[in-house]
Amino acid sequence: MVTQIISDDEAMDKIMPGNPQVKKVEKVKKMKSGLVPKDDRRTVGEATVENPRMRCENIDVYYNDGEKKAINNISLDIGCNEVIAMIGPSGCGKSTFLRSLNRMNDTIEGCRVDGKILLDGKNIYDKQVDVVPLRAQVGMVFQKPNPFPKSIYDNVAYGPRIHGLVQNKAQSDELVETSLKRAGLWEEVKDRLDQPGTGLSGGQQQRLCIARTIAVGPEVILMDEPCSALDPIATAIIEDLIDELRQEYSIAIVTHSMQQASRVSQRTAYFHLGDLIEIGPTEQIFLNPLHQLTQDYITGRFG
Ligand SMILES: Nc1ncnc2c1ncn2[C@@H]1O[C@H](COP(=O)(O)OP(=O)(O)OP(=O)(O)O)[C@@H](O)[C@H]1O
Repeated sequence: MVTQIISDDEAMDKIMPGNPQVKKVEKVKKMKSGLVPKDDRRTVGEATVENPRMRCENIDVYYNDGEKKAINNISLDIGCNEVIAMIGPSGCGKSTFLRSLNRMNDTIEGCRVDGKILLDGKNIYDKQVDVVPLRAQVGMVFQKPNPFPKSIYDNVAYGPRIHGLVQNKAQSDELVETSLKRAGLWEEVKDRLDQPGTGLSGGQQQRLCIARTIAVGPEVILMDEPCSALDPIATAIIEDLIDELRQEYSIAIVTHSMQQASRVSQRTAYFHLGDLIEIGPTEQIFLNPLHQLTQDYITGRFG
């Protein structure tokens, strides 16, 4: 718990270390705790990074043809080779925001996304953007492993084939092997590639889904509570894998587990009722949050 009393200037300096992208907290009300008060819903912390892979600018998301606003003016960057965790109480908009990063919200009738999301500098919401290659570039792994009702081999080979990434069987074989190796599954399945993917254990199925995502050459991998259906051993294997995958990809993960966020991520974003309340280095968010709402959540007083 932060207990020192600090001046407005000191608080500003701590909260907004010279970042023009994030709206400034002009006047931080002095509190005994030194934390930003609950009713101040402007983002605190460093939302931008130097070389972003993705940059989200002023994102609003609406459901039911505009009747319900689920995301309120969120700006944040996803860096190269980082894992960013998105945490917050149920219904705060984590999955909605995650889905806006590869236009999965387009598939929900009555859902609208306003604002800009730049992938390597290009707005993914531009009219001419084809969502099929976009969703290969920004792949997604879901809560429940969802392999296709096909063989292990075909689960991985299908995407590269339809995206024209392989020209013949030898290339396909090689890509299947590399992708399964990167997903840490090769040794367990190399002798039964022709068997159904649905016959694997839950943890293996999730790694198969990760291999399938990797096979089409993504830059960013979105993970929506990827371990919530898994036991602790399978969870630990996936968490180690996430750490390895960071060497090559940017990863955004929604998780309900604060332990998981602290184990796998370098930066953490705390959402609350559609607002991005605080973002910063994971250790700082968990050990020394700047906002009262973040503090309440991580100490179990909320959510
Ligand atoms: N398809 C939809 N149609 C209408 N409202 C929706 C839809 N999906 C989500 N919402 C609403 O948008 C808000 C944010 O939901 P979302 O699922 O993104 O939150 P979340 O933080 O991921 O929640 P959880 O942790 O429970 O998965 C909630 O109020 C939810 O009821």
